Amino acid sequence: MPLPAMAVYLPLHMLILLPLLAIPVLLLLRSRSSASRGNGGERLPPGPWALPMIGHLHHLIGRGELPHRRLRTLARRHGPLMLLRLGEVQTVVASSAKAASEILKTNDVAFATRPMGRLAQLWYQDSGGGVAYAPYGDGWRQLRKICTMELFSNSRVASFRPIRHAEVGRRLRAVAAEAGANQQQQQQVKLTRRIADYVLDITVRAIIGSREFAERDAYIQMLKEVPEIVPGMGLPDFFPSSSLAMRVSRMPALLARTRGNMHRLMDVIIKEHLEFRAPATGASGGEEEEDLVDVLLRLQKEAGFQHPVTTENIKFVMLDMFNAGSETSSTALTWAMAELMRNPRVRHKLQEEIRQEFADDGEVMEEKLGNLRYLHMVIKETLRLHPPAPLMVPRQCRTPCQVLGYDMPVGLTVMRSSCRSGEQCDKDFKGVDFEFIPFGAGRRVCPGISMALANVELVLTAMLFHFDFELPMGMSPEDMDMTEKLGISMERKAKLFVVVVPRVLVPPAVE
Ligand code: HEM
Repeated sequence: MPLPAMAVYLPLHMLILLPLLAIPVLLLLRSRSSASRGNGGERLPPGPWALPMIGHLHHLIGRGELPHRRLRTLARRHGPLMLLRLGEVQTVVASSAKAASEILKTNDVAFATRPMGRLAQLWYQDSGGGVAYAPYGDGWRQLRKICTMELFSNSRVASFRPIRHAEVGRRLRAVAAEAGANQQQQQQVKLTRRIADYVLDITVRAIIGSREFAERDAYIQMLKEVPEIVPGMGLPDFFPSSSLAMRVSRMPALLARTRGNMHRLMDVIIKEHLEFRAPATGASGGEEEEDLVDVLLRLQKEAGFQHPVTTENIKFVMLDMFNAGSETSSTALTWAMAELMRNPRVRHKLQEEIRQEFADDGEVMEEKLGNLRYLHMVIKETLRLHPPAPLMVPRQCRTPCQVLGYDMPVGLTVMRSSCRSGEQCDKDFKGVDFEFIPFGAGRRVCPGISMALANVELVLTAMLFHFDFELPMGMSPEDMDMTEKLGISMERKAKLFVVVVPRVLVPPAVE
């Protein structure tokens, strides 16, 4: 039907409504064109179409894809540097090696800080925080130095070897008992649960030691709750200027409650540590290996720091170590086991390597793990396929600079996607080669890489040495559900259940 004829028959109220309907379209076009020019005339990266108010948030939800996958799909269309407005927050997403290298190497200092949203401010208040979310500056630099020189140094990681061996032994015996008890019925072992418990226990023992204390269970419960409320992705973070966002979100109240509980429990732990180590008490605390709280308290007493290490700093560093190190490591381990179950050929090849190496020892010795070339390839490939922190931890632009020829204004939030598609890669994965950076890179690269690898390698190797694994009856590798779950780290959605067949006797516990 010709258009003019239709116009004649438009009802009167439609004529009134048309200009109103045009407003969102005009706003939409306006926000689309402004994506390539900043308010100060800067040349900003391109991005998809935006809606008034929410900006690009609608691009990240729905459509059956998790946000990091969705961002990758969008980046294929809009380029390796893409500008998004998440509510009020201008965000650039970098998704090529060149973009990552320009951000994390060429302009490392400019991007060395983290965005501090409304919820993060509420969580940290004026404490100066820990390491992971602290703003770039002398305070962060000092705590970071303590992390690299003291908390996660190779010798410190090695000092936790007895804890790892003890906890791995405990898990092996539990799995053997479960498998032995159920061999007739081919009962399945809940591997996801066992892995998460193992990582939790070694992390807690490394941080606060192995001594029993009255509120240990409450402390562990609090640690499990904190990742749920770690600031960054709540409504008030997307709309920092909106008091309504603060009022309707349940996060501020939850955060305040958890913060109070966290301080109370941390105070108990610190007090117990001080009493245990105090020479005046006559306790023989000095003979026991230092845990990470001991190290922090010792450093707090030592003179020579430009900034005093406050008790608040110690509490938030303790939390950082748990938040940054626990779920990421158990996620990596679960994906490694899931991939091995899906690829029996790789699993058998890895078991052959492991069983040859430890045939004479009868058990896995951590000091010999460096000889296992194929094991390291499997772990690397797992991190490539399933990076536990697919969008890393965001950075923020501190000083104006350029990336891929685009202007980066101060305050811009930067997310880097660590997902790289393509063939198996033989690149470095510790922040040198920007093709593949599951631990980030530059000044704020993960300081816990050695700790993470030690935690993951030992238990994986020991399980594959002592046991054979099969999928539950009737399930083939192709049936395995490899769906990811949205969370702080990118966990596997389905729980991993396997049938365990003991092969090499697990040594008994040493008292
Ligand atoms: C597979 C395990 C792990 C993965 C994939 C991982 C990944 C990451 C990533 C992507 C970052 C952000 C880096 C950046 O901004 O460039 C990070 C930061 C950090 N990680 Fe890890 N991490 C893991 C394990 C650990 C462990 C075991 C610890 C310590 C117990 C740890 C402590 C930290 C800390 C403290 C930061 C903040 C550093 C800073 O802002 O200066 N991580 N990690």
